[in-house]
Amino acid sequence: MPGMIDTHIHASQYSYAGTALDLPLLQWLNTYTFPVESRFKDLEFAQKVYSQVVKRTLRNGTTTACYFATIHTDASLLLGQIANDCGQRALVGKVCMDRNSSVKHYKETIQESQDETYRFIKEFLKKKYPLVKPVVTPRFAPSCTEELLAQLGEIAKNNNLHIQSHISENMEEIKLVQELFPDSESYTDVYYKHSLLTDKTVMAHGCHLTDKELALFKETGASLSHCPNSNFSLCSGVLDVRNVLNHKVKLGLGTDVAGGYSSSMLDAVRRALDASKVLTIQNPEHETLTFEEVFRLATLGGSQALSLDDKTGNFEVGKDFDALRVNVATPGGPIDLIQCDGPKILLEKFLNVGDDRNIVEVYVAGRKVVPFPETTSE
Ligand SMILES: O=c1[nH]c(=O)c2nc[nH]c2[nH]1
Ligand SMILES: [Zn+2]
Repeated sequence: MPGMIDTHIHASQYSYAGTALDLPLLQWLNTYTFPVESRFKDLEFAQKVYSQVVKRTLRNGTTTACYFATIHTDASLLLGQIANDCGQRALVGKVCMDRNSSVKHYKETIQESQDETYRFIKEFLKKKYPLVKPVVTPRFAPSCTEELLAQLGEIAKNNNLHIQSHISENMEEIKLVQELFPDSESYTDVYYKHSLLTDKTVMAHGCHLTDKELALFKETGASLSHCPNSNFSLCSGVLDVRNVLNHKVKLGLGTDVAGGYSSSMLDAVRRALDASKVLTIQNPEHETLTFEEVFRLATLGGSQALSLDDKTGNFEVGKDFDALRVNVATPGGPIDLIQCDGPKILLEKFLNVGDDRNIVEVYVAGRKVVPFPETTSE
């Protein structure tokens, strides 16, 4: 099958994935996230966490990942190097934030953020990695001043770069954005005003976007990353994917480690189906997503959301070979095959019950990256 595409994952939060899920977003960021992310000044710590997350996601069948790192340029460059060395296709973002009142040492001045973003992009592009690219990454509106957002919009435009951020994840966050940006009509308008909504933009969550905001996504070509594990785990909200698709907005799936506790895209597929079923329980008129639709979101939908669908997402002639060789009946694996089923049923079983034991080989751009070559295996 085509490789899976994680459109939103915080590589820097992998060390505490599976823990710390007892607080809502803003309190979760202040209590758990910022203190851990501030440790990535230490390149040894960064090397350890980043090699583990890249290897784990590859083993889980993520052939393309769109990563958040931290505010630290050198550690963010290291993440790019590790993804390249391990053969994963990736977008890597050095996080930008010039506002943070809770963990005072984990923020930049506007000048630092601008200078370091330029340095990050320049040094990254100098490496000429074939599959790994930098992405302009304002953390989210509440942690950036208007001036910084405007500068990042300019940098992305002048260098034709991807952009990633977060939007409309929970209600408290939306209220904070209204207070911080009183001149903007909506959360989406904050990014729109600063040229941060383009056809190379991916915004995580969007649980509470209005139809008017979705229309602006459609108009600009910006996409959404649906991260259902995170949305459930932090009690943020339930995105109505059907409504997003009806608005013809591009959409992929994300694990959002560590707001999401699982680094597996198979988990993202299952949670996306659960989220859709929750909406059907609340409103029986809701048209539940099918497993085929969610499979598409995890592959081709993700590639479209990241504007990488000329390279990956399916097996169309002319694209790179990003693929998983799956053995549904792998010995010692999680699936018992009782009867002889057709390929569609086998795919459904794998998506719902399979795990990395079923993913026998992983290919990115034709190169076998799992099992790991002897030197990088653990
Ligand atoms: O799920 C999230 N994880 C984060 O790290 C983050 N930062 C801002 N908004 C966020 N949402
Ligand atoms: Zn996130």
